[in-house]
Amino acid sequence: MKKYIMALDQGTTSSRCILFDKQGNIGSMAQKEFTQIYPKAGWVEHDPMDIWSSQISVMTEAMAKINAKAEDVAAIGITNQRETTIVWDKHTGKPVYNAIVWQCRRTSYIIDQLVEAEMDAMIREKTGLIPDAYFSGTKIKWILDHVEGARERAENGDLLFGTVDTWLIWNLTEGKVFVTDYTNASRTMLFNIKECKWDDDILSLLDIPKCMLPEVKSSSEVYGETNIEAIGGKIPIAGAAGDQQAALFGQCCFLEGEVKNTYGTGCFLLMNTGNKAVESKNGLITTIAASMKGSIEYALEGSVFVAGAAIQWLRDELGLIENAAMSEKIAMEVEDTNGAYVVPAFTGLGAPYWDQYARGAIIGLTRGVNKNHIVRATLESIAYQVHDIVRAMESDSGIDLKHLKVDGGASANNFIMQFQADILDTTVLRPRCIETTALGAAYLAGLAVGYYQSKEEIRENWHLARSFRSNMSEDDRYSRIQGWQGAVNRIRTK
Ligand SMILES: Nc1ncnc2c1ncn2[C@@H]1O[C@H](COP(=O)(O)OP(=O)(O)O)[C@@H](O)[C@H]1O
Ligand SMILES: O=P(O)(O)OC[C@H](O)CO
Repeated sequence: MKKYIMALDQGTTSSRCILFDKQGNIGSMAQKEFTQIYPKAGWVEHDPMDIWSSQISVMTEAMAKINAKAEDVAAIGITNQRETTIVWDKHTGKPVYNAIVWQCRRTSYIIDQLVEAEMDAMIREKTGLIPDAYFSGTKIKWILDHVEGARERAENGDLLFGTVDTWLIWNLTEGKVFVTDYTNASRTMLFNIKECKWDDDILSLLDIPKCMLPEVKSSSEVYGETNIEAIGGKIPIAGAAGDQQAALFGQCCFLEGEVKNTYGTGCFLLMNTGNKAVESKNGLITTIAASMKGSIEYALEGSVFVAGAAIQWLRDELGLIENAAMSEKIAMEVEDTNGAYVVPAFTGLGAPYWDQYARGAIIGLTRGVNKNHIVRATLESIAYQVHDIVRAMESDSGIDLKHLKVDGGASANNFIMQFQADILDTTVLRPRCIETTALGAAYLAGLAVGYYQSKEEIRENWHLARSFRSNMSEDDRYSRIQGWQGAVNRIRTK
């Protein structure tokens, strides 16, 4: 038995590599932040070469830390920020434009045109998504429309499109393997989630040549093997899933009705709905969950665009904190927010509002509001946004959520977790390993190569570290939520 499974977790703000042992313990980890590019208000880009080089460097660093060799690693699982769109030349491997990041709003006008042409219902029906600039489809169209010669080269078969999983696999195999998995495909707004194929009608509506799209595979199978010198040998690449679906798997939410919420750059609540593609009546989206070969599973998802990113805003733009962890102590120095609410709709509002043009606000300011209140209101805003999607999820599923399994960078914040439990009147369960996204990718790869035999075996690895129980009166909860909803209504444009 090999010692480790490797997870490559390519997130919005950093690239990570974790080597897990069979029990899901972290044997070694390396992480590297990379540059966020904001060319204009509401636009967000990454340099695809930065994504690739940071991922390779953490891979070699994590191995070197424990002196692991390629032969110690049973397989690699890949997980990634979803929707982020990369188009590159298949002959040179050079991107034709920066990666357009999921948060980027530049294609809102294309969505408006689709809605005006009354195409939104058809897109929703086929893809499970509420048409929005968030998804990859309009981002690809934008690149083909704006980069000189790109459309012609794409039509000639010279350009390839990939989400970050595809880009990494293509580079790890030196251009030999061009694939994505069902979870990532389901975030493009080009994939028919019921028929499980690229949808010709939507491709022609957006004028995207099919020849630039990758082959779609399950989330747990061997796609190929690494072909790069840096890691000193070949390792099978045996799993891939978008980060939120990977986290659902890593939290062992294998059964219908099981739910997790991840607090990263954004917040993403997913409920496993088994083999049923449930359509939401409350502003959630239907997506494909990490699925084994031959069986497609689905999930309902509530996507909040700005969560941990608001804490980075407190640090980088307002200078109110030196680091994210400090926000916990500062928030607890005051008893409440003194009536202030922060609505961090920096890139519009996601679920359940889907308002592309809404922008953030601080509401309820009086002379006594100080910086601690603003920090606290920013942390509370994360829990309020999650509250809104939990209520939508409960209403869609008919399930009353008594527990919420959490993970992701900002789930380390005890203030947010306690406030979350209070505002939801639900018990929040934080596992020992909050690197659940990476763990999910490791499990998917491990199942494909026989490192793990079954999901039941994997479930044994889930351990509770701390639970947070509600400690707020019903009246208090009610009035705070009313205040939040008033603040959200002030910034909505529709
Ligand atoms: N102790 C903390 N309190 C609050 N937020 C935190 C804390 N630690 C990290 N974060 C936030 O978590 C986010 C990073 O989490 P991570 O799961 O790595 O996200 P991603 O995969 O989106 O890059 C950052 O936005 C950061 O501000
Ligand atoms: O990088 P994260 O963890 O914020 O996740 C981003 C999501 O996949 C976007 O849909």
